[in-house]
Amino acid sequence: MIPLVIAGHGTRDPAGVQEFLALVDQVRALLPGVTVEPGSVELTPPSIEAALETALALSDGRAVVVPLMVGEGGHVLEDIPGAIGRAKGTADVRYARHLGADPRLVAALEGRIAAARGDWAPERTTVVLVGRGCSVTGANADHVRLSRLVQEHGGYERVCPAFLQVAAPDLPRALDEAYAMGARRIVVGQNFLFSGRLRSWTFERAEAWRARHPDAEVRVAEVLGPCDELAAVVVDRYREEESRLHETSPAYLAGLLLMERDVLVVGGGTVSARRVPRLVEAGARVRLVSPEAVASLAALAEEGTIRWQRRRFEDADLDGAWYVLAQTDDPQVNAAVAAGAEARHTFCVRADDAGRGSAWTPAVARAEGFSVAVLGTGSPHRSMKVRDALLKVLGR
Ligand SMILES: C[C@@]1(CC(=O)O)C2=NC(=C\c3[nH]c(c(CCC(=O)O)c3CC(=O)O)Cc3[nH]c(c(CC(=O)O)c3CCC(=O)O)/C=C3\N/C(=C\2)[C@@H](CCC(=O)O)[C@]3(C)CC(=O)O)/[C@H]1CCC(=O)O
Ligand SMILES: NC(=O)c1ccc[n+]([C@@H]2O[C@H](COP(=O)([O-])OP(=O)(O)OC[C@H]3O[C@@H](n4cnc5c(N)ncnc54)[C@H](O)[C@@H]3O)[C@@H](O)[C@H]2O)c1
Repeated sequence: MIPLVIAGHGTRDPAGVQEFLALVDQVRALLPGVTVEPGSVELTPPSIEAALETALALSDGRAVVVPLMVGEGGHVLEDIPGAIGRAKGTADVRYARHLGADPRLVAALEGRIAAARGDWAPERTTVVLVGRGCSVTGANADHVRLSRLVQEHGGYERVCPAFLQVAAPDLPRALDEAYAMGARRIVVGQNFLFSGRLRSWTFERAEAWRARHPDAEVRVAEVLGPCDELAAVVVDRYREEESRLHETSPAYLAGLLLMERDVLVVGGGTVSARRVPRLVEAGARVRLVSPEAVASLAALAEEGTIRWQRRRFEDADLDGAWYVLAQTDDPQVNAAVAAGAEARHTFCVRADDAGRGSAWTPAVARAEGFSVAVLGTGSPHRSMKVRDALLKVLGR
């Protein structure tokens, strides 16, 4: 399984750190078997570099990094890619899209605003939605767009964007403008993920403005916080990149005529037990290299149908083979087999890691003198189903 690094911002606020870690745990629960490591741009250890190094040490040199960032600012465009560049070495690290205005997040954010609004009718409520503000104009423009999405989602009279830093209008000015337009019931929404300085500033500045405007009512909404919607979007961002790591061009289908040709099978486990009989059927001279073998393979060796070299794989085993199957339970051994085959221009299946071999095994059946072979995109169960459906059509 390809590990995931969730790249957050980091904060001095212990509550914010706890919320981030709670979100990480929610993502872990949705991705059983996947290593999920938290890392931060600043303030909270571990750094993104350290998190990525941990993740890569546990994988075969691949990882996905998801930036836990609402907007596409400097952290997304520069800091996180910089950290990845420093940590990745020769590893294959995919960098996912930032969170953006995913509809689930818009709905969750609007939910926080609705909770603060309480009994006020949305069509008579003005929202001032605070974002961080950024030197990247596009990120500020995205915040303006988000404000419009929240307005239409919640049916608010108006949602005015505001910024805490760098960009205008700032929060007091946006509140002044809303007030000047007649707003007297105002919810301040926060487009922030977790507790931290930005949240504290928002509460302080909203409170200070309220004190100066006793004839207006102001309610402040909570930040998004760890929630199912956020966890689900992180998982989607991971899955998009993880599936790309598996992506290859469609296979070129050929029928191998293996009669009297040497085929090397490394590893004598259940996968080999399934595939070796097919190779034998095709007339191949099968050579099995494996310290141990399951009973069906041992029996084939015993009766002289295949040759079994009862030991660990060595590079020289590849000499003379037309086709190779790397099917041990040790990824390092399979990698060595695939590398040796690649060097000899010999096609090689890698049973544990489809994308790193040079051939795939289709789901097959023989029917009335022809063969049916179905090859998908690395989802063997789907291929098996299609094969079985085809056999039905063929009346078998
Ligand atoms: C069709 C079939 C042909 C055959 O084997 O003869 C076949 N796999 C079958 C069964 C099967 N495969 C797996 C399970 C157990 C797990 C489960 O239950 O989900 C079972 C079921 C079982 O074992 O019962 C897991 C698995 N498979 C691959 C990976 C590695 C990866 O994806 O990276 C992993 C994860 C390993 C791990 O986690 O470590 C990879 C490949 N398997 C392929 C073919 C190639 C794609 C063909 C396509 O997509 O069309 C490809 C890409 C390359 C290759 O190996 O050639 C055969 C049906 C035979 C029949 O007819 O009965
Ligand atoms: N592609 C598929 O269809 C598919 C299906 C299930 C599992 N898998 C993957 O394929 C791998 C093999 O699965 P399995 O169920 O056959 O495993 P298994 O545990 O049944 O068998 C592994 C075999 O490899 C042998 N082996 C170990 N080290 C070796 C070495 N250095 N040299 C030679 N042989 C060695 C063992 O003796 C054993 O016979 C698994 O790791 C799994 O990830 C793939």
